[in-house]
Amino acid sequence: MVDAATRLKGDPQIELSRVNRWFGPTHAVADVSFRVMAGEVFGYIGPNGAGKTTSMRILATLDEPTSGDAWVDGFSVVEDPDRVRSRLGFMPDYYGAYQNVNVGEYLDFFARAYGLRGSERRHAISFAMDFTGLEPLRLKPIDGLSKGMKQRLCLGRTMIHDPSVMVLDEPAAGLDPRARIELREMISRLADLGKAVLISSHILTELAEVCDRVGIIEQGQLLAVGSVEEISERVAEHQTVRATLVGDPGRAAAWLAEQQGVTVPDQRPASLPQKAVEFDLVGDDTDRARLLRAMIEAGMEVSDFSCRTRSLEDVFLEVTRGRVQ
Ligand SMILES: Nc1ncnc2c1ncn2[C@@H]1O[C@H](COP(=O)(O)OP(=O)(O)OP(=O)(O)O)[C@@H](O)[C@H]1O
Repeated sequence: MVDAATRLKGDPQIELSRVNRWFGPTHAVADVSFRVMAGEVFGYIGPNGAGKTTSMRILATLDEPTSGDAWVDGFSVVEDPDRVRSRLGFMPDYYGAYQNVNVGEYLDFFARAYGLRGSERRHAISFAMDFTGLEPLRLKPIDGLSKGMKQRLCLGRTMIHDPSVMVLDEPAAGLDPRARIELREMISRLADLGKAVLISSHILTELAEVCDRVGIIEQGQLLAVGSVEEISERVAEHQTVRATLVGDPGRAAAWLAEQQGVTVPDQRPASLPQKAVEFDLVGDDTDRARLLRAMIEAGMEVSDFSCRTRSLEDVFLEVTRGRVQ
């Protein structure tokens, strides 16, 4: 297995450009753009209701964007959905119940549905079984499989037509730790085969090791894209601080602008109360406490001093701790 960082990346296989999807008043996907390259694993991370499934359904041609477009292997989901379907494998976050069907029959059904015939079909089925380690269970009825084995079967079904793009919605949900590790290994091997893999989760740590890059999404908006390290650094180092003053906030803004690690934006946010000043601070909680003390010592009357809630930090912390279930 090739390490995520050293995998060779190819052309963009998935591209979303300014995709919007409204459901009545709900802006489920808000102007989302990103690309996933061949051989890359991209983690789509956000809390429940963030818009992950909706974006994935659009990619899988199960839904259409209200505006914007997305391309799979260069084909538009709006203009060319048939070509997209033949190049994409979508694993939803649920799978139907099938009774009296065994593992081999299940894969055979999907291979036939994709129009695979004769030796091509046999080869596709045996490749999917080898890849997922299901060969020994070929004759086992699928309703008797464990959750982990069912998930493998779903993955096998999703790759049966050898798509260049795999879109997996919450594949790790409900798996035990061992099954999660095995899933991560399989995802990594899919990328080694040159496939572009988009996987969603509301828990970053579930996917961090296997993803080359992640996109953090909340309320339909993509808040950040980058490696987990890049995003962690952004979150850890920067704080947006709001200070409210009894006296003139202009004087405080001028004083703050002189301090190390502080950036006061040129434009005051329109929503900022008149007595407040808001600024970016590079540093941790100790640096913030030190700055407050210095302000008071410099004669400013600070009536409130707080770190403003920032969506990226919030979402990042939530998904990092796996708190949102
Ligand atoms: N068919 C629909 N009709 C109306 N609203 C919808 C529909 N599908 C999704 N939504 C809304 O769009 C928003 C995004 O939902 P979506 O399922 O894409 O989020 P998600 O990130 O996949 O969350 P989850 O992890 O819970 O699946 C939510 O507010 C949801 O209620």
